[in-house]
Amino acid sequence: MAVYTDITDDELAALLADYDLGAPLAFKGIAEGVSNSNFLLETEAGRYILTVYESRTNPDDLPYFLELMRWLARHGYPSSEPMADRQGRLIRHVRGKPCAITGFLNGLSVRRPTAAHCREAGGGLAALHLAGEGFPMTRANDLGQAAWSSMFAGLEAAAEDLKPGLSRTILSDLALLAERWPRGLPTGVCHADFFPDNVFFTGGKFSGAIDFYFACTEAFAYDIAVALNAWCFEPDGSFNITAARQFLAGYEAARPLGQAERAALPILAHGAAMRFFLTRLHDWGATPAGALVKPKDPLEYERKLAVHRSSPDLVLFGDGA
Ligand SMILES: Nc1ncnc2c1ncn2[C@@H]1O[C@H](COP(=O)(O)OP(=O)(O)O)[C@@H](O)[C@H]1O
Ligand SMILES: N[C@@H](CCOP(=O)(O)O)C(=O)O
Repeated sequence: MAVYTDITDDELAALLADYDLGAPLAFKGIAEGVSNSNFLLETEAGRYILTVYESRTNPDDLPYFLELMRWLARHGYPSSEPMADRQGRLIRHVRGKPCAITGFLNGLSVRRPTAAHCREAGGGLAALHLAGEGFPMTRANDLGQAAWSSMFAGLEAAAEDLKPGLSRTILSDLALLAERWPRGLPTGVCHADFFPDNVFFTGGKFSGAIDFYFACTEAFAYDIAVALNAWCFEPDGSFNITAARQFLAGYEAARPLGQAERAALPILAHGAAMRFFLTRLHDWGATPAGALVKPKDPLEYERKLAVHRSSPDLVLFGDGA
């Protein structure tokens, strides 16, 4: 989250007039996140998050995201439920942009996850994959492997600015990923952005997940690979095998991996690092002036790419086990 769009008191009052949430008591922009504008909204009925969807989110995808959040919340998964207005609409508009009000989820994210947090988060991701079973809508992963070459087209100069020679390395990675990308793995509802800032804990226990705005129908093992990259690297760039073991143990306690899923983790982790490198590289030069947002560092993911390139078995604890 971030704040790209300001909302006046009158605009908020006009929006809330269509809901049964009472009058606003407090309203504040939230600086975390990078994709959409988020506001903490307190009304006479309780605490909510108002999200204004910005350019990264395709309005055509909103029914999938919001119906998924509703499904998960109603199938026992700790996530926030979208609020319908009096006419049953989940999606409204403010300042010409789509928006939605969702329930506030208690809990805190952790900046420096421990191995114990990783185990809990692994369990939380498996629970999501299980809770998504039966969700009737589908959404292709528009940031998946098939999209990466076109995402990089036009960003070669930006890559060279970051690090001379990087453009050639990325092109060679893209070719390798295209050749080796696994097919036919079990798929279902994936979060696709299960980073520590999107996962909440209460008393050290997993207590919920937010930010389903990249959710899609994908290989479950790809979702795990995204998370291993996000949770198990140390600030010095090294991969924490203990944290990864714990993440997978927490995951497998609820949903054991098949042999093909496990064997695919190294290439999936390499690809998952590519996906976040590419979106970060794009955003690095494209953040609007004056927005309350801190773009994420593409070099962090360039370093993760380098780790997977040079030690492909690392996410299997370096021994192919
Ligand atoms: N349902 C929620 N309950 C509590 N806090 C939330 C909720 N949704 C978002 N937030 C807060 O807003 C911040 C940004 O939300 P997020 O969905 O990650 O935005 P973005 O889509 O821009 O990444 C989170 O870090 C959290 O502090
Ligand atoms: N997790 C992504 C950026 C999107 O972050 P969000 O949680 O703010 O939507 C990254 O680290 O590149």
